[in-house]
Amino acid sequence: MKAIVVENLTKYYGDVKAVDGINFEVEEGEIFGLIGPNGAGKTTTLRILSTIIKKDSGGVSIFGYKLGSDDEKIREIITYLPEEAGAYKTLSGLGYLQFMAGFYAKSKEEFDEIIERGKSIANLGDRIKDKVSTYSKGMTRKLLLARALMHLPKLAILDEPTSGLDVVNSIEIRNIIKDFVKLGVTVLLSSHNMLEVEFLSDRVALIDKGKILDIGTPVGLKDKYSARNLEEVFMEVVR
Ligand SMILES: Nc1ncnc2c1ncn2[C@@H]1O[C@H](COP(=O)(O)OP(=O)(O)OP(=O)(O)O)[C@@H](O)[C@H]1O
Repeated sequence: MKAIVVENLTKYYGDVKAVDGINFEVEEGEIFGLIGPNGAGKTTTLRILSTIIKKDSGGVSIFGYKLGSDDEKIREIITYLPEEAGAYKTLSGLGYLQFMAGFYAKSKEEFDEIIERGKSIANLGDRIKDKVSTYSKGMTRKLLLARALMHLPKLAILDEPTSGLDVVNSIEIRNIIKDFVKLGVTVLLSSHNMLEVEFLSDRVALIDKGKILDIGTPVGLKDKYSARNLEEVFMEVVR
C-alpha cells in the first residue's frame, strides 16, 4: 500500500494559489523530501496532509485513509512537526516527553518504551531533566523531533526538521531520521536547503510557485540535468 497518494491538490489563500494541482506518491518506508524556495507551497501542503487546514480540491489518501472523510484515523497514524513548533517551557524536557507519551501509550510498558526511545532520540543527557526554557534552539528542536518520532507513527510529517540548526545538530538529526525509517516509519519532510535534503531523502519533489516541477531520486535528478547537486538541478528545472 502507498503511504501517501496526492492527486491534483489545490489550495488558495484568497487570490493566492499556494498549491497548484500537485501530484505525488510516497512509498511505505521512504524518506520523501519536498524541496523548494520560500513561498513554494511546502508548508501549505504539509499542513493539508496533517489535517490542520483544508484543501480546496484534489484528493489525498494516507495509508488508504481519505483526507476529508477519515481525518480521525489519519490523525491516529501520523505526527506533524511544524517549522515553528515550541515545547511547554515550564516543563522539563523529560516532563514534556512524559506528558506527550500519555496520549499515545496504552499500557505502562508501552509508556516506558516510548519514553526510553524519546530520551535516546533527544540525546540530551542529564539536561533532559532541565526546564525547556533553558534549552538552546538545537536542543528544543531535538526534543520536538523526539516527541514526533518516539511512539513510531506510521507517517512523520516534518516541516524543515533541521531549520536553524548548526551543522553538528543537523547531521545528528539527519541520522536520527534515517534510523527511524528502519523501524518502519515513513517520513515526509520539507526543506529549502537542497544540499541537505539530497543526503537525507530517498526521493525528492522539486516545488516552486505551488507546482511540482520534477520528482526523482537525488542521483536520478542529478543525472537527468547533468548537475552536481540538487541546487543546480533546481536552477536547471526553473530555467
Ligand atoms: N495563512 C496564509 N494566508 C495567506 N497566504 C498564505 C498563508 N500561508 C501561506 N500563504 C502564501 O502561500 C504561498 C505558499 O506558502 P507556504 O508557506 O506554503 O510556502 P513554503 O514553501 O512553506 O515557504 P517557506 O519555506 O517560506 O516556509 C506563499 O505565497 C505564501 O505567502
